[in-house]
Amino acid sequence: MRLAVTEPGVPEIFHSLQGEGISAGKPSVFVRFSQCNLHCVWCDTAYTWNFQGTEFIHRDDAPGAPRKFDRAAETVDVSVETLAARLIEQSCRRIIFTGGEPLLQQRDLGVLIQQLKATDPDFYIEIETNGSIKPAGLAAELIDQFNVSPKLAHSGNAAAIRLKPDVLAFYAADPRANFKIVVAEPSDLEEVHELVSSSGMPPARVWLMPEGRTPQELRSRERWLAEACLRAGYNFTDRLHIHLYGDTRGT
Ligand SMILES: Nc1nc2[nH]cc(C(=O)O)c2c(=O)[nH]1
Ligand code: SF4
Ligand SMILES: [Mg+2]
Repeated sequence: MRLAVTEPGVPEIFHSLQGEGISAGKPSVFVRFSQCNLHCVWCDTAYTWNFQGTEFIHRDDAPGAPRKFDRAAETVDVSVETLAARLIEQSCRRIIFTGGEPLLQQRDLGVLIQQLKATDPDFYIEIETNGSIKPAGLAAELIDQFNVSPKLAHSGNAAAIRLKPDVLAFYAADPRANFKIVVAEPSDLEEVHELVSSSGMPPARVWLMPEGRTPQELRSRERWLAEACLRAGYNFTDRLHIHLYGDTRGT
């Protein structure tokens, strides 16, 4: 499996509090997968996909000097068996697979989860996904919680690649799925309401989250976003880990 790293050769596996969404505050072990099929301009983990030789645009680009990452230095290949052993030796049984987009590697992921649950049925598996890829097979069967984060126009991705109506309908119908939508401006809210209603997402399973990589950015958006959640019956989520640790790898 291809994982992101905290430093060259060291897979990004870390113990932290879930910072976002329905299980915010819960102690969890995170595993960060490399590679993404989307390329959000504000992505806080661009080191999982914005590699040298690509032409993706990102907010961290300097004029005329795009910020690109070295694919070899930023990734590490780990076997399913090795990763299973690493997770089994932890005392925490809540595992969060994130990325990047972990469902790009869902075949291996399904086998991994099968090994974990065969060893200890107490493993509880969350996945952070961008909602553009439908889970299948073992992954679809064994993941306990899907944290689905469909992207709005301000992500910079074309609508055709970020919004897959059949995939969003699949998640809307599955009670294991909850939705976490990143909002930057009050003008995004109309797009949120349209996405929620056209996809059939129950508002009680929708979380709105401010975009921001610093506590100041988050705070500047929280008041009006909280009010919008109250009006529409959505849930609000902060980004706890940004307040605790800042925008750093392995937290
Ligand atoms: N603490 C913590 N919580 C998180 N929830 C989702 C995360 C992600 O990067 O997907 C994340 C993360 O990177 N750290
Ligand atoms: S979908 Fe997530 S990981 Fe992929 S580019 Fe967007 S924010 Fe980053
Ligand atoms: Mg993150």
